[in-house]
Amino acid sequence: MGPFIVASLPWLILAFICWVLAVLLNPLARFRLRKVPGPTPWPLFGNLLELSKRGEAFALADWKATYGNIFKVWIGPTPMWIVSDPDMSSGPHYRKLKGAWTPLFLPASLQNYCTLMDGAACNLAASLLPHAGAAEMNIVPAFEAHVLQIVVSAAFGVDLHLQAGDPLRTAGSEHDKLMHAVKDVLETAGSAKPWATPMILFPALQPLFRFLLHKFPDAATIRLKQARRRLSNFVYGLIHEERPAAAQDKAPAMGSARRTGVKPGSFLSLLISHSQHNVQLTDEEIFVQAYFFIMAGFHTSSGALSYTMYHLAGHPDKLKAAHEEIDAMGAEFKPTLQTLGSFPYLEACLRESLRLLPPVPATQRYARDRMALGPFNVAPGDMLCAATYNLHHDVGLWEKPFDFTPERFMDTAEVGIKRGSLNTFGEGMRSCIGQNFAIMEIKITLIRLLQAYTFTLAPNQVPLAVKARSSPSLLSPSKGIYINIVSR
Ligand code: HEM
Repeated sequence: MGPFIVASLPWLILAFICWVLAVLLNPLARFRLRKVPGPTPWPLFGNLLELSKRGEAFALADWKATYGNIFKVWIGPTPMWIVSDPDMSSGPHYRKLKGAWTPLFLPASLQNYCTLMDGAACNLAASLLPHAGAAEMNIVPAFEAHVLQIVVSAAFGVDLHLQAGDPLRTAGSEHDKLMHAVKDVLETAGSAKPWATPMILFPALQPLFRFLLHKFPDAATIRLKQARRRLSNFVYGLIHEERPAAAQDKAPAMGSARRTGVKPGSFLSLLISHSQHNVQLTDEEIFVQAYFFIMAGFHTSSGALSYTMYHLAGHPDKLKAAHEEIDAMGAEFKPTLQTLGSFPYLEACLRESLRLLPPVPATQRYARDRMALGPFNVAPGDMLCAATYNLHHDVGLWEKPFDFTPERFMDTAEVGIKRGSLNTFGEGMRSCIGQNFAIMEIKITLIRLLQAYTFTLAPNQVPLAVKARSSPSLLSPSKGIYINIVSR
């Protein structure tokens, strides 16, 4: 702890200086420091732009259509331009990368992933058996291992054997090391760092920060660099192996046998074949996309799964309704892409849970042009933040916003969802490309778990303790989620 404080001290001082400068020099930053009225359980984003206020929520869609196109994700000491680019949604670079992502979320690919997800969900259900009837269990680590298993398999086509009880899980193996690298990247890149806030608030100083970080890396940055090196060696190895094979296949069939280590149908294999046959992507672009796939798909989906379980376990009547919907399909039911639509109530529980605890509690954009936004004058380059959490709890938009009421997401709901009142997956051109993947993954997992068990929430967890992780911003359970599991 001591060395950590000493190592962090220069950054804290620099952060403070930047904060003061940002407040003094930037009119929008001054606003950012104002407390947003409303229920905001974390300090940073609650103090950002209050776009969630009633009225402005409706302006959100138009505002995004006009100005919303930069989504700069900054990870570690080097900036990473992911599916984004300075030339934004209309730019050729963005279109090129988005074109490479799109095949992954077409029905043929989703069908392929459905099998992968169902296998993982069955393993997860089996791994919970020793906990059934035993003491309460923190489900967050188990759900994280489960989702990581799925995203890594989907991204690279490699089974890392992450789930508890997997007989092929071997400590010290290459896969084990890779798994630790992925976890290190996720933990260190996603955890709050003293320099992250001033970097976000004061983008003009980013080159200075990067230079300082490069010269005087802190412990987290060193760990992140090592993990990224291991991960990049692994991924570049796969790319080099796969490229010649992909060049020979005109159109590699989903599920067809391939000579190399990259499984057909994995995101990596789709990217490589897209790169061979459509638009040329460099090895680095392919690596960054695969890396981002894991970054974007891990904490978001594991959070969404954990929160839905939290809400179901805390509301026995809703859990009963979800159980009934699943039981109606028969004891031997096996989820498929085609049958997933038969669970409207379960999906409503998921969507309501995402409203109450959005894993991405805010989305950001940099303004391209000067504009007046409500009472604020926004200058080009200012970062604007749509405070999703506040939006989702606005009493003017939602009836009893703190209640878990999945029924409001059923088709039969009398009061429809007002336009602009949900920002779970973002809106417009830059909205979440992986949302169908995530919804499918969570529904399949819940179906398998609810087929086998019933759940109750352990005491003293309402409201749930959550924390915001920075860069990228995420809402995570800060003390776990404890559940009692009983076999059905
Ligand atoms: C419940 C799970 C998820 C949630 C809540 C979520 C939420 C979001 C949000 C809020 C954004 C930003 C939208 C905006 O700025 O307007 C986003 C972007 C993105 N997400 Fe997700 N996401 C989830 C799962 C996934 C998964 C599983 C993947 C990939 C496998 C993924 C890939 C992406 C990508 C690539 C972007 C950037 C899109 C672009 O810039 O065009 N997400 N997501």
